[in-house]
Amino acid sequence: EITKEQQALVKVVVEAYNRHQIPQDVAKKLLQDQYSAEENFLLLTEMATSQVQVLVEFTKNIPGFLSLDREDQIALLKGSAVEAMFLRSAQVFSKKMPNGHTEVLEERIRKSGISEEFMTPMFNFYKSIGELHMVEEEQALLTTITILTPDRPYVKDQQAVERLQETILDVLRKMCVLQHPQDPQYFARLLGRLTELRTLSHYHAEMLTSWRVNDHKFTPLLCEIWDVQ
Ligand SMILES: CC(C)c1onc(-c2c(Cl)cccc2Cl)c1COc1ccc(-c2ccc3c(C(=O)O)c[nH]c3c2)cc1
Repeated sequence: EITKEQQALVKVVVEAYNRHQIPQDVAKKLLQDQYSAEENFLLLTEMATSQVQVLVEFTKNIPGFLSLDREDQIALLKGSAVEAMFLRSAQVFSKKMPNGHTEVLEERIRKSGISEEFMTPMFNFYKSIGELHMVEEEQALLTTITILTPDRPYVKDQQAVERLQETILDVLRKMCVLQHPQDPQYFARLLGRLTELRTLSHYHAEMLTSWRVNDHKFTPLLCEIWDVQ
């Protein structure tokens, strides 16, 4: 059974997760009609920059996050941004976001200078997330668990992060049992996605390098969070 304070915790996280979304006018830009690789890259850069801003606002609402050491807060954001964006864009692909413009987003990602070798794992991940049919509480909590990963580079007080992450893991485990009684492995499968996210994060570092080799520019916020340029 989920305790009263665990219910309150979920409510805070889910409301923050739903409140902080990419603004409509930014998401709508995906619909404009230029489809060159350059245009696609620029649009995806704009989406990623907007998503990072949304992510920063969301993390401020994670109970206990703001009481962590300041530098550790930054280390957690830098270490989890790519994974959180894979999760968020995965929800767009599993048609959870009406204004996600799924087909257009896929088209632009496929034609933005990302090499084939990263496309397959990326779209396999999107498919595997879609097959989970996560409810919005599970999506919000899984993103929170990703952000609260203690062993990111440069995190000093890993214990403090671990304590926060365990609180979220406990309530997610209970929720999975309640939401998916017919599938006792569901919680384990959700956590398995986090392992897949780490692999994608490594691929992403290589994607960044190949973009930069071809002289693609990123925004100051993305340079900051991804330590590029
Ligand atoms: C710098 C650029 C080229 C880049 O580098 N790596 C990646 C990248 C890629 Cl290509 C795939 C996965 C992760 C990353 Cl960082 C990207 C593009 O990243 C994103 C990030 C986030 C969205 C995204 C989020 C939410 C919503 C949404 C809603 O919430 O309603 C509606 N539309 C959405 C779109 C799209 C693309």
